[in-house]
Amino acid sequence: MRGQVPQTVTIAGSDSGGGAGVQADLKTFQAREVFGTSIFVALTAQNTKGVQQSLPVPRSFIEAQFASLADDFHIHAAKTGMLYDQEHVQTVADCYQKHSFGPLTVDPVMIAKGGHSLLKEEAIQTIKKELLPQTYVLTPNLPEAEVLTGLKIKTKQEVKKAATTLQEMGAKNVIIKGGHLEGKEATDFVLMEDSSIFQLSAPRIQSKNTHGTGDTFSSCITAELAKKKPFKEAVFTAKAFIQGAIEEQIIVGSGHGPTNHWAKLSKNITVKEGF
Ligand SMILES: Nc1ncnc2c1ncn2[C@@H]1O[C@H](COP(=O)(O)OP(=O)(O)OP(=O)(O)O)[C@@H](O)[C@H]1O
Ligand SMILES: Cc1ncc(COP(=O)(O)O)c(N)n1
Repeated sequence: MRGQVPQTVTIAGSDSGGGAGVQADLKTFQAREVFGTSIFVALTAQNTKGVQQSLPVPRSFIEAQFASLADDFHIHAAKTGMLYDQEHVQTVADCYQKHSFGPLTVDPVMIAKGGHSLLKEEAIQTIKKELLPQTYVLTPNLPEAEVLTGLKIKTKQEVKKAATTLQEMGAKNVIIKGGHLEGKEATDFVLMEDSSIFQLSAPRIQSKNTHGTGDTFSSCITAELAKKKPFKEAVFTAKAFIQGAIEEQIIVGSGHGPTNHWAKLSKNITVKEGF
């Protein structure tokens, strides 16, 4: 029998199709052997073809979910995903300040791969003002990093500048994900709290089944942080986890299918220190 196990929470939106959002996060927590709990911020009617509808959860009910978890669990690390609009971001930021759930990973989800908006535009200011100062790890993809910083990111120097800007806004560690770039490798840029930088690369896999890659990556970081793994090791494990989950494809649905949360960690990861 196991004793106390590391406990985590995902504060995000439901994907009825099970490939992204809270469902992807809980599957990742399970695979990485931490106990996953959840706070629903929004609901989507969604499948591998796209998002058909979305709906916010009443803010008082978000507060109620925070209170229920705080009353009974020892949450060691948390993450956010789809936060819907300005009021919901504010509620999550206020609740997070009130209840201490450990290091917070913020995946600033804005637009689903299929193009459906998951965050209203006016919420971006609230994320910057209220959430980034509480953020231990920020994991934007390139377009999200551009929106948050107002910078155009094309060159390596621009990636570094954007990461530094996001750190100045309050995020302790910043990972700018390169999944949306082209080229033989999928490379993520990491700026750590102590200002050191490294890059993680893996062969880019040609696959249409990449629904929920960002959620899976950030929830794996959260799981490792809940186990008290050092930040750098947590990021490496997350990269190996998402690579395995894309490599060992499963076929579900007829559109952009989910990744495989049962897959083994991939060995195809390289770490390059500096820039
Ligand atoms: N085709 C691919 N092959 C290998 N790695 C990939 C591929 N696509 C994404 N990744 C990796 O998956 C992780 C998530 O990155 P991505 O840029 O897809 O995030 P995201 O856009 O936030 O995802 P999502 O749209 O699901 O929220 C990163 O480590 C990225 O390098
Ligand atoms: C509830 C929810 N959260 C996050 C995503 C982003 O995932 P993707 O960009 O792969 O569609 C999503 N589609 N739905």
